[in-house]
Amino acid sequence: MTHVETRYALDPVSARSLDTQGLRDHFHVGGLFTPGQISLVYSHYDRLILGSAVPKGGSLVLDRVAETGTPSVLDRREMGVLNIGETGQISVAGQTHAVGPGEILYIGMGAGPVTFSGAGRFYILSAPAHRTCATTLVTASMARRVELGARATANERVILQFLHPEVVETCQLVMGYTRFKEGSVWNTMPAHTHDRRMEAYLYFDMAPETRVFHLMGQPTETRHIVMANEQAVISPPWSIHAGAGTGAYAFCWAMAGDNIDFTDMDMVAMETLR
Ligand SMILES: O=C[C@H](O)[C@@H](O)CC(=O)C(=O)O
Ligand SMILES: [Zn+2]
Repeated sequence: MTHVETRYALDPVSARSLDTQGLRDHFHVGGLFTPGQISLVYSHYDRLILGSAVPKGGSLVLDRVAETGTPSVLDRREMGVLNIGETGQISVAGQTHAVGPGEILYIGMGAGPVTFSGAGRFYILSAPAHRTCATTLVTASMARRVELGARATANERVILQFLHPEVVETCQLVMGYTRFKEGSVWNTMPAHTHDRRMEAYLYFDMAPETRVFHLMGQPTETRHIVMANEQAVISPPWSIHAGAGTGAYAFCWAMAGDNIDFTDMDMVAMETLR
């Protein structure tokens, strides 16, 4: 019922030599959101776990994950769960939270097993934690809104920051999602890196035929990974993470690492990109 795959961390020089399939094997995450299943990827970049739970009206329990070496997955971890489906429930530590579309439940360290139920399509993120912060349901109206980009540069969008120090306390996780104005298709360009934190993207709300060309790699060694709806991609700390879509899309971003300062980015000058 819980399927876990390990992805090891790669250095930027090794990553340069990968072909398309090699890049996908290391960084692209397909096969998520399988109904009736919990699917997880355990990444060695900052030990972020990303994955999905689709209870499909039944219920799914996330408890022991052998890769963490603890009796229950949250014994030394925190978790953020975004619902990209219809309203569903997450029961944890004796409490049931109704999580609506576009809402994120933060679950603090030590909360015990997590039960997913109802019509939710849950996107799961988890990072190691050192203390317990309060389990909190964060709605879209609680999220911090950052509007940026412009129509002329096809990147007019709003960044909704849910797990952010000004919204809810966490140890490592910083998380939210970005939505676009119609016709804007570029995310995170001009690009940036943050060697202090890794990042993961989930592309969602896409038509079946839409593709996002996700850009990765060191600024002077860029590569692309073609993404379809509800696929995720791991962004190493040394990599840019940006993309352009052939149609409308949204994406959930999440970070773990050395700080929780969203604005701590090393911007890449356009003339640097290769
Ligand atoms: O470090 C921050 C992350 O890359 C994302 O938040 C960027 C993003 O959502 C965007 O530009 O739309
Ligand atoms: Zn970033």
